[in-house]
Amino acid sequence: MAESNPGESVASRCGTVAIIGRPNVGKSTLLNRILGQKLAITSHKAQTTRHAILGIKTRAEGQILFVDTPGIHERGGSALNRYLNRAARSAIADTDLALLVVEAGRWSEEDAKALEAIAAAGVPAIAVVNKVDWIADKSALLPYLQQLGERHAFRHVIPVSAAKGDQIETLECLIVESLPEGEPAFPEDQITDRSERFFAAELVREQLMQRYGKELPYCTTVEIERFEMAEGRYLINALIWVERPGQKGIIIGKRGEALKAVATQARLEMQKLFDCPVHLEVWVKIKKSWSSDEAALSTLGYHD
Ligand SMILES: Nc1nc2c(ncn2[C@@H]2O[C@H](COP(=O)(O)OP(=O)(O)OP(=O)(O)O)[C@@H](O)[C@H]2O)c(=O)[nH]1
Repeated sequence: MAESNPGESVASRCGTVAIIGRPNVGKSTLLNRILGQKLAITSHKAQTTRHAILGIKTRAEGQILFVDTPGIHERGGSALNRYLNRAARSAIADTDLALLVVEAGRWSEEDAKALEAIAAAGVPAIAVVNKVDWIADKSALLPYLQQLGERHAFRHVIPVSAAKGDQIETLECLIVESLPEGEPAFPEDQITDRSERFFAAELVREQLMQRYGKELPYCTTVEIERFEMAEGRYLINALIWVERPGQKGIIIGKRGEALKAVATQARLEMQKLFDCPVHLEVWVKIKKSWSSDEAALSTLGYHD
C-alpha cells in the first residue's frame, strides 16, 4: 500500500450514487455539472435519458461513481417504458447512496413515486432541491425545504442550481462523506465507463430531441452501425430508426436539409467530446413499432 505524507490528500472513499427523480427535474444537468463535461444528454422534453450512465468523479477525498437513471414513469404501458422502469429501480437497489432530485417549490405524485422507490430500496439518500435560481426570494424556499425533510429521513436536504453551479461543491462534499471507505475503482482521469460509440448515438439522439421537441414522438432511436478510426479521424455511420414513413419525412426535411443540420450539429458535439475530427453519416430507416417489441428493443441495445 502507498504511504501518504502529511498534508497529501488520500482518496479514501468510493461508492456508487444513483440520481433519482421524475423526468425533467435536471438530473442530467446535475451530472454534467459535477463531472464538468457533458456526458448525459439534456433537452427540454421529459424522458430524455434512457440509459444508466456511469459518470466518475474523482476528488481528493474519494471517488463518486454516478449512475444516472431513466426516471420512473407513471405510465408503464410499452415495452420501452417497462424497460425504463426496470432500469431505474435496479439502479437504486445496488447503490451506496441515492440523490433524490426535485424542483424547488414543486412536489407531485411522480416525485412521491421516486421517493417511494428510494425508501423501498432502503439506501441512504440526500434530497437535492434543484433550479433554485428560479426563486428570487430564497427565504420563500424554507417551508418547502422543511416539508421535504419531513417526508423522509434524508441525510441532507440541499438547495442547488445545476444550471448555474450554485452549491454544487458543497453537494459533492456531502456525497463523498456519505460513501463507504474504499480505494478508487477507476483511474483518476477516467470520467465514464461507457464507450465513445455509445456517446455517438446519444449525441445524435440529443439533436433529434432538441430540434423536433413537438413533432417527433419518443419512438425514435439511434443505432451506430460503423465506428472506426482511420487516418486520425473517426468514421461514424448512424441509423435513426423511426416507426412510420411520415416520421422519416419530418426528420429528413425538405431536400434533406433538416437531417443535414442534425448531422452537422451532432458531428460538432462529437468532435468536442472525443477531441478528434469526425466524419459522420446519418440515415433514417423505418422499423415498425420498435418501441413495443421486446426483441427489437434488445437488438437496439435496450436490454437488462
Ligand atoms: N433554471 C434552471 N433550469 C435547469 C436547472 N437544471 C436543469 N434545468 C433545465 O431543466 C431541463 C431538464 O433538465 P435535464 O437535465 O434534461 O432533466 P432530467 O431530469 O435529466 O430529465 P430526464 O432525462 O427526462 O429524466 C433542461 O431544460 C435544463 O436546462 C437549473 O438549475 N435551473
